[in-house]
Amino acid sequence: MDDRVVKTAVVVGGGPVGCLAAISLARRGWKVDVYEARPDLRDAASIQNTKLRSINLAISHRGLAAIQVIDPLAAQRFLETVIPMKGRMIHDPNCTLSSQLYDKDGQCINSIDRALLNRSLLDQASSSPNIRLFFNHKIQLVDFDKKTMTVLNLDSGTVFSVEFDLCVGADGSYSVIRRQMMKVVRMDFQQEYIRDEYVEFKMPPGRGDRGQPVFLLDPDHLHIWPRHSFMFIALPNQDKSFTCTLFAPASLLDTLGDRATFLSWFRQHFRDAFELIGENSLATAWELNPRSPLICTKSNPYHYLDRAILLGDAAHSMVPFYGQGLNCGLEDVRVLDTLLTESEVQATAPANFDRGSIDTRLAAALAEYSESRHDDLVAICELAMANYLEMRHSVTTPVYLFRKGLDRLLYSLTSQGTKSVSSLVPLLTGTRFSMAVAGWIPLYTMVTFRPDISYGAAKRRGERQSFVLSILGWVGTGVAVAGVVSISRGLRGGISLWK
Ligand SMILES: Cc1cc2nc3c(=O)[nH]c(=O)nc-3n(C[C@H](O)[C@H](O)[C@H](O)COP(=O)(O)OP(=O)(O)OC[C@H]3O[C@@H](n4cnc5c(N)ncnc54)[C@H](O)[C@@H]3O)c2cc1C
Ligand SMILES: NC(=O)C1=CN([C@@H]2O[C@H](COP(=O)(O)OP(=O)(O)OC[C@H]3O[C@@H](n4cnc5c(N)ncnc54)[C@H](OP(=O)(O)O)[C@@H]3O)[C@@H](O)[C@H]2O)C=CC1
Ligand SMILES: Nc1ccccc1C(=O)C[C@H](N)C(=O)O
Repeated sequence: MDDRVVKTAVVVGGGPVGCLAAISLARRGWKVDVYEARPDLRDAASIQNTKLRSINLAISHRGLAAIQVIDPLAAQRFLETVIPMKGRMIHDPNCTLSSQLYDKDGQCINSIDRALLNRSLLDQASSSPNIRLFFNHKIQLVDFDKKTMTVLNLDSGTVFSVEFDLCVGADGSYSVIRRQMMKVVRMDFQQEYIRDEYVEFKMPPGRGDRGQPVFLLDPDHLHIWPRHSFMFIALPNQDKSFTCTLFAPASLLDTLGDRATFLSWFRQHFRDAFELIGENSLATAWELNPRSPLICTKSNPYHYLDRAILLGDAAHSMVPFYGQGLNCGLEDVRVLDTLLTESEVQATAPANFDRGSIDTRLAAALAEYSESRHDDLVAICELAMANYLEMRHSVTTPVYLFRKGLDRLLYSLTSQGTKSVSSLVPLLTGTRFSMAVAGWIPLYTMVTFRPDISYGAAKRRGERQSFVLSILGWVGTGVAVAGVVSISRGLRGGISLWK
């Protein structure tokens, strides 16, 4: 080892994906520097003014398994703080509630505080002797041929240059690294703003009989108020409040301008939520909270030679409706980690190595990442888009409920059931996806609870199953119609006899 040097990875972005990528590379022996434009989330004073996108999010088996494979301790740190949600609770316009479970075996998605998740990954990263974290440092430019990047220290205003062997772009939807890579890579890139925007609200805790804080809604569910062209949702928080989000077409939100108009519209469509959140809190949030756009971005490829890779939202931003954006980003890290092992990529190089030369093993691993991951990333972006229609509209329709029932029946009849995260982790250690899939598995189960099935495979299988469900639906309808016709004929025959 004496005549070898440790290579340096610079991770741009200290969000959840950047942190997990740093932990993964550090565990493989790399020296890792993380540059984050924002202040340290763990520092209460400096974070006051930092607005994070969505207060909480849903993390499912895919994200949990990815963290567990890379760093079991990091997974343990925040697992105690999640609130499991076993299904959707549908609130109809008359305030009647109905529960739709996510999984026949009781598997749940988990509501987690975004800042807390990020903080625990930062803690985990900073405990590694191989990782250095730099906050308030913004990357401005990258020279991929010289393997240097320009950093702005936002505290001092100074600009300096750092060297890297590998640059990991985990800098979110509006990635600077992606834009810099486009100058040297023939990268296809697509960005689409959807019609809808979102606004966040907070439902406070209620008071129990001893004055203690209590949830105002059932915390075991993700609550949805589907209203066909728009919807309201609520996810529980540890302090017994709910973070609620209104998703609606921008053109509709434009018409709700002032406080009075908004409140009257909100009361008309979400009466129970109106009462639970309260008029003042609703109006204040409407007036002060941002109306944020939603985008879907797709890129290809995700790497440049042996020296750059895009992960997480920097590579693929999806609309949030499947609750998979972060899960997918964390899975990116797991997949890359497996490929680095498979390709036997070294974290060290001979002391006299030429920085201009190409590490062919690393280049091959990154190329394989781009090649094999693209199909899955496009699949989940499309599934996320389709889940919006399901959440805001389809969940209320008899056809959807009939198909869901049939889907679940076929699942019960043909499959062994859904496994817990801990029993899936051994299946994923050292492999990208296990794919040993038998029987019928609902699409939602595959996407959310089966990280051993890739998104692409889940989507293709889901399409085939959907076709079968349609056929069964038509056959069922045909049989029912034939039955009704023959009964009514029989009745008519009977009536004529009585005459
Ligand atoms: C409303 C909403 C709800 C969502 N709900 C869910 C959900 O329930 N489940 C789920 O799985 N996903 C959800 N998502 C998606 C999820 O938020 C993202 O997929 C996730 O945050 C991506 O993580 P990341 O680390 O890739 O990027 P980010 O979290 O954006 O982190 C990127 C980091 O890079 C930093 N950065 C940016 N530019 C630079 C620069 N030039 N130099 C240095 N640092 C820089 C940023 O400050 C940021 O900290 C939701 C998204 C939205 C908008
Ligand atoms: N899929 C989706 O619909 C969306 C997903 N997200 C994701 O949510 C998470 C958190 O987002 P959050 O950190 O609040 O994002 P921000 O909106 O705060 O943006 C983060 C960085 O991106 C730059 N940026 C913001 N808007 C634009 C724009 N329109 N064009 C170019 N650059 C822009 C900003 O740079 P500067 O400081 O120079 O202004 C900022 O530093 C991230 O994962 C993000 O990727 C965010 C929005 C929508
Ligand atoms: N986290 C979210 C944020 C916004 C919109 C939806 C979600 C979901 O998680 C939806 C869930 N997967 C569902 O299908 O019911």
